[in-house]
Amino acid sequence: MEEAPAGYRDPSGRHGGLMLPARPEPIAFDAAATALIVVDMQNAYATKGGYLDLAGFDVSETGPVIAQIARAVAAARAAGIRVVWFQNGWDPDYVEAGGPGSPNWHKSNALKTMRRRPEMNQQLLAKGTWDYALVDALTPEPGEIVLGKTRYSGFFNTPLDSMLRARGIRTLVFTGIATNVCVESTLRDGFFLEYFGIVLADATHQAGPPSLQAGALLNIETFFGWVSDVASFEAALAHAEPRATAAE
Ligand SMILES: NC(=O)N/C=C\C(=O)O
Repeated sequence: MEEAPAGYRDPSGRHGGLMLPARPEPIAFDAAATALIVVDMQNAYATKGGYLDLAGFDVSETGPVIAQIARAVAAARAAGIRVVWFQNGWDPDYVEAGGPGSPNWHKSNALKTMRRRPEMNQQLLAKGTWDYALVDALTPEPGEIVLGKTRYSGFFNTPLDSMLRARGIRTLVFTGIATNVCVESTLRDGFFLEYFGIVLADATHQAGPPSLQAGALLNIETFFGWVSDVASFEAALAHAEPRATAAE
């Protein structure tokens, strides 16, 4: 990763003076115009017995990712950076998932798993279930934005864009699961909407083999955004002006 200038200060001051070491190059950001996005840290994606595990994906390495996200959330809150939480899923009857006329019905591994194992019906990614709930270790604070979504991108059919614009947000720092699916989809849609997208790599995890993590991160740093890590984010924020919490 290319080093940021000493002290992580943006000499131009144009971006609130903060610099984050990142690939392919350091990126300047303004804490007041930045949101930390926590993507789908639900039991479905991060806990044994959840959807990804039951569908055959390896979730054995998600524990450290949860811990890294907790660090990133704590650093963001301390700097007054808004935290936005996503939960992926549908109503218990899966009307929002779409029927056979929707590609989602054909490609969702949760829906496919339930068709294969009907005893799991209404358990995977259904609102109100343990599977849909955020993991115990990560809890939104009152006033933080918590959004449901029914497709991979957090911008699709959600109020995310208008909520960010109303708060002057221009930079999105991403954590969560899965890097190659909902994180990348949301970051890409943000790119098209003129948001600067940064992934904290060690606060994300892929769905599928490790090559998908590497591929998603390489794709992002090459075409859509920047890739950094939690320690660099914390260090950059250590230079932020103290601000009141930004939970509105
Ligand atoms: N949160 C995600 O990245 N989800 C990935 C797969 C799925 O929801 O089926």
